[in-house]
Amino acid sequence: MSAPKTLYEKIWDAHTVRPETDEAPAILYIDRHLVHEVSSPQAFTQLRERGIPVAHPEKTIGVIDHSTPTLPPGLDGLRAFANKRARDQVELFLENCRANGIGHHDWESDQRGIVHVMVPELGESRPGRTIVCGDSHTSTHGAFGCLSFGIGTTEVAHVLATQCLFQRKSKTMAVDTTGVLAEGVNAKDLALYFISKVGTDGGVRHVIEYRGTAIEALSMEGRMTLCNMSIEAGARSGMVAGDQTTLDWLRACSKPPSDAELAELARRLPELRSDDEAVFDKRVTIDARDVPPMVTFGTDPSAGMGVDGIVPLPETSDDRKALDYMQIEGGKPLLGKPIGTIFIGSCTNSRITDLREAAALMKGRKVANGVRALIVPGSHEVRRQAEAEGLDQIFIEAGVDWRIEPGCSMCIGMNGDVASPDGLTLSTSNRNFKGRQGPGAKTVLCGPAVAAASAIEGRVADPRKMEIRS
Ligand SMILES: CC(C)[C@H](C(=O)O)[C@@H](O)C(=O)O
Ligand code: SF4
Repeated sequence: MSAPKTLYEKIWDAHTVRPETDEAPAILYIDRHLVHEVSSPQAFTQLRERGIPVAHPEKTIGVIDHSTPTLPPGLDGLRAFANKRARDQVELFLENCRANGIGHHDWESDQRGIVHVMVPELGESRPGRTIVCGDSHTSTHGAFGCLSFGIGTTEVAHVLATQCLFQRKSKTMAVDTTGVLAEGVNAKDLALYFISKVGTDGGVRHVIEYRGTAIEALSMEGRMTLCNMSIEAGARSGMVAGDQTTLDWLRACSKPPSDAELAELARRLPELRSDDEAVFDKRVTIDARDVPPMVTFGTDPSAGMGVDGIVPLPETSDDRKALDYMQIEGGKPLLGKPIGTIFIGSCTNSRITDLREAAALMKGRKVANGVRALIVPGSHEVRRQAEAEGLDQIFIEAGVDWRIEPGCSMCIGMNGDVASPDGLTLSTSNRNFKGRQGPGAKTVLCGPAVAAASAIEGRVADPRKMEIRS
């Protein structure tokens, strides 16, 4: 009998071209390489200058998402790029993909979207695979039981040239859950709750595997939200072992694997999970029944609490600086504090289940006067589904600025969709760093339900107190 292994170790071993030694990192084979316009230009330049071709263009997927406008082209047919830099970046990227024979999703693609939303829809994020991208939130794909993580630009060049990557093995961390999330509490709340417990360095040098009853009960969308946020706990990646939910999602996605591939995946699934006796370097246990709808009050994702909680008094000068920046007072509730903006979108929470959750609360109601509400679907696929269900109409009637071109948008503001510095911005994205969503923007991270309820109330609101109108 071979020694028991974690899922991470199994995928690692199956992709090791040369094992790690004290002197040198391992060489890992990469099944899928995702490239976007922000982190790839220097990598393509390096290859071009050295005359090296892309080794496996058919295993590389190109996407434009960060700098892309979310409004459709004007009557003149022109797209409203934020600036020349954004336009040049997108154009150069598309040229690089074409020159290297890389299949890519440009304006013509009806599958375009945020890389971590649309690649799963292509059926490409599958149990047992290795996936990398020059983007920290690549951990999202781990929701499908694959090993996926972000890499730097030099590594992007390396993977383009060789389809392999130098890597040191990570430690393993199990997050074991008991119970299930309460009604009105979602995967984002679980992620923020977990990060508030372990801190932004709780997962450093580890790959997290989320397990247990609460995870098994989550939809694929919820698992993606959770794995997405792993990086905010400092982890290399997050993963959830594939199960029937995974297979059903893959079978129903817009470009499903073939029947033969699905059958093969089903056959391999019992092996593609951590062995019962596998030893993790670190373990954390969470009772999912303890998780409330969450909000952050500081300027890092670990500064979180229940939406009806009291903001802790600052203990350090950094705490004080964070609260000063946020214009939030320690020792007081956040509930009821007036807000300026809400944003529902990003690779964390722009999927159909997120939009359904927001629409259920916004139906037949209006966004409060003076609040700007921006909702951006994560992909064209999500947009089409939302339109088919009439969610776009619910949003528009509520007074939401509903966008029809998917992209990262106000998560990072690179495309010109920036949050106002006036008032709090309740955002379903993943980072609340100072100025991340625009100069002076004060981000309160939360799930779609808290964002939607707050938009209606014009104040930080508890979605559990709002009646759902069906
Ligand atoms: C621009 C990109 C490289 C960056 C990342 O790596 O995550 C961005 O997606 C982010 O969320 O900050
Ligand atoms: S949506 Fe935000 S977090 Fe996700 S890839 Fe885009 S910028 Fe990064």
